[in-house]
Amino acid sequence: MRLSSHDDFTRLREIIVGSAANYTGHDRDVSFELFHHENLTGFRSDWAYPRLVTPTEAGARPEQWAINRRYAEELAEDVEDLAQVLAELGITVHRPIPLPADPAPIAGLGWTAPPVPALNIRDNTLILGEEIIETPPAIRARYLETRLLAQVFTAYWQAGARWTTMPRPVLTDASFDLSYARDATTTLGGPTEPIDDPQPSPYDVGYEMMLDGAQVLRLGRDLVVNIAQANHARGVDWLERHLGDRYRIHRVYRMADNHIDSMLLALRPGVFLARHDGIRDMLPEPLQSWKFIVPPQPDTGAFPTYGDADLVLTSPYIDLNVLSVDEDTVLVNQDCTGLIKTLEAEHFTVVPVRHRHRRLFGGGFHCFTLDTRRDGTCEDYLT
Ligand SMILES: NC(=[NH2+])NCCC[C@H](N)C(=O)O
Repeated sequence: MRLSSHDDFTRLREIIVGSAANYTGHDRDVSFELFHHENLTGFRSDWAYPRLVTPTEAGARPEQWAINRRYAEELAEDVEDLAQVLAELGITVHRPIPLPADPAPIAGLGWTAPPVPALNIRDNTLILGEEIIETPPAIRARYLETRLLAQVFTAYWQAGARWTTMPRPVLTDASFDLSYARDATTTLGGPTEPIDDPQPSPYDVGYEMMLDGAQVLRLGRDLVVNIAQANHARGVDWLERHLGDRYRIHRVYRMADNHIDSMLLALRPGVFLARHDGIRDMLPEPLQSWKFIVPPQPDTGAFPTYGDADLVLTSPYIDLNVLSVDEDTVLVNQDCTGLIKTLEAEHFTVVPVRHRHRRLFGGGFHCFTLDTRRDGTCEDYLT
């Protein structure tokens, strides 16, 4: 259980695979709406936003958006299959505590929310070499998600890893910088509602640090970090002060609304998988000369057909969210044939893996996982 992971592409030895157990709903409070703002489409209606809804039954939580039971069951099947595929590739696989059925709600100062399973575990933790860094969550329902990983993190800590938690936000309405959500040029899907009236709270502390591990591209001693608003900027400032001169942090502005692992992933030194070539200009100069593999536009026929009751949380580019086993071998969604052909034409070995409902649950194979040991070191890939 030695923790050591500095990148997304050197030989993978150990990994944590998330859990989809009991993923029954999304809690559509202001923190959820802001985080998923860019991909939420077609729900411009009062009932889509809790503050405009009068609970119909005593105690009913209007924010709760039920997930189709069959989709949740199929997701769980696919996540267990992913864990099996990785184990069969000789990789040691760890798992979080599965969320129990009907869990008690969690609470912060002035809010409550139903917890969600530790599925997209890339989001709330950053592994930098021998250090576990729990990142400050932006969604209230995910506030305690990393506690489901505490058993695994403790084992790595007992084996010598460092274990750090970034300052935990209070997450009152006023904690959130709304500038990205209000900026019409960034909202692809159309806002669910103009979020213009944050409710005051006695716990207000102003804009807080909020930064997900999936906003960080790890390249040995270089970290490319996406910033879309002030919450992210404060998180990166903390990270830079914490890391000191051990790492070089490269800030990029609005490469995405938050996560960049369906925008840009390094497949090996000198080679990126990218959503589009325009990303090149956002990167530090030494990375602009790397090869960019840009697959064909997503085939919308490669996704299940969903109805109005199904909340689509990602773009159709989600299948760029691949997981590398080593610098030549990549796990790819089996339904994304354009990407598979593109990578094979570039002489990568593709391992096709089933993952049906990646647009409903916010992530792909990179999101579902947290690599904890790879062969790479804190290399300088930029010189
Ligand atoms: N670590 C993650 N959960 N990444 C998922 C990013 C999905 C991205 N927002 C998209 O719509 O394509």
